[in-house]
Amino acid sequence: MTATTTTPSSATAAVALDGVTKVYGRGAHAVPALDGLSLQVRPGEFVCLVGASGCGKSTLLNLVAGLDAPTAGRIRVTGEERPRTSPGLMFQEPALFPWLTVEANVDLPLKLRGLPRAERRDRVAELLRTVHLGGFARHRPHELSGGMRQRVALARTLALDTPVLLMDEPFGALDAMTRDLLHDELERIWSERRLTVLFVTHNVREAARLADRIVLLSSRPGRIIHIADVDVPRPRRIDSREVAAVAADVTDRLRTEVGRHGR
Ligand SMILES: Nc1ncnc2c1ncn2[C@@H]1O[C@H](COP(=O)(O)OP(=O)(O)OP(=O)(O)O)[C@@H](O)[C@H]1O
Repeated sequence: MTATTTTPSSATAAVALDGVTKVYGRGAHAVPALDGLSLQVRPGEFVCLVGASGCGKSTLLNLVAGLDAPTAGRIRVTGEERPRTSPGLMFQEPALFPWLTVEANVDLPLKLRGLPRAERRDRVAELLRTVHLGGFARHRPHELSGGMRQRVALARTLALDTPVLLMDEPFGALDAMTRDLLHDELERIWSERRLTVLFVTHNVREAARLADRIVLLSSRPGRIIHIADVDVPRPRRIDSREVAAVAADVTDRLRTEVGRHGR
């Protein structure tokens, strides 16, 4: 069900990493987080990153988002080192402004982009419909469930109109049923909008449910030790035999890696 994969050239890649290394601090206090990562993510591809705790997954997303710079190597997003539209970034915490309504939270990036009010109103309504929250525009975040708050965060990220979405354990705090529903939603939105997604997760089943490719990182400093093509037709179910088989293969490799390093 999984296979070693071929990669596109960095010129056509949506995200291209070329020998990316990250070391935090200096001298005796230096913490090497990533070591010479090279990876090309195709436009419209869904790639999941898995690896032991502390292997540098969040570091990698932060570098691709442009929040931090690599110590060595090159990162290009849609062919540019400084993309005009930064990738959208989503975390486990939805990070909504609690005093703003749902619609005002989603409107924020549009306002910052200087879009006229009438256009913004239409865009916000369309984005809320996309995440199935059309009836909740005037609610405040505390009136929503965890899953609904993550939908708002997703709508706000989509408002950036970026082709690249970076997601750092976005569903990690949700119960299994809510997560299941959000997998379906995210897959639909990803395919309708032809997004490129880089998705970090500890949950190997989730990776097998969502990914075109699963990239397995070594223990710190993170290096790519395996890339698995997930050759399971969509739509997928997280509890299907095919998804379970992919997850079992990746888990075995992860277990071997963690066993080798004791972390
Ligand atoms: N700003 C920083 N300064 C120093 N060390 C850091 C910094 N940020 C991260 N690290 C270290 O770099 C390593 C990689 O961290 P990172 O958060 O990227 O890993 P991760 O794979 O996302 O971890 P987890 O799976 O636990 O979320 C860790 O050892 C972490 O302690």
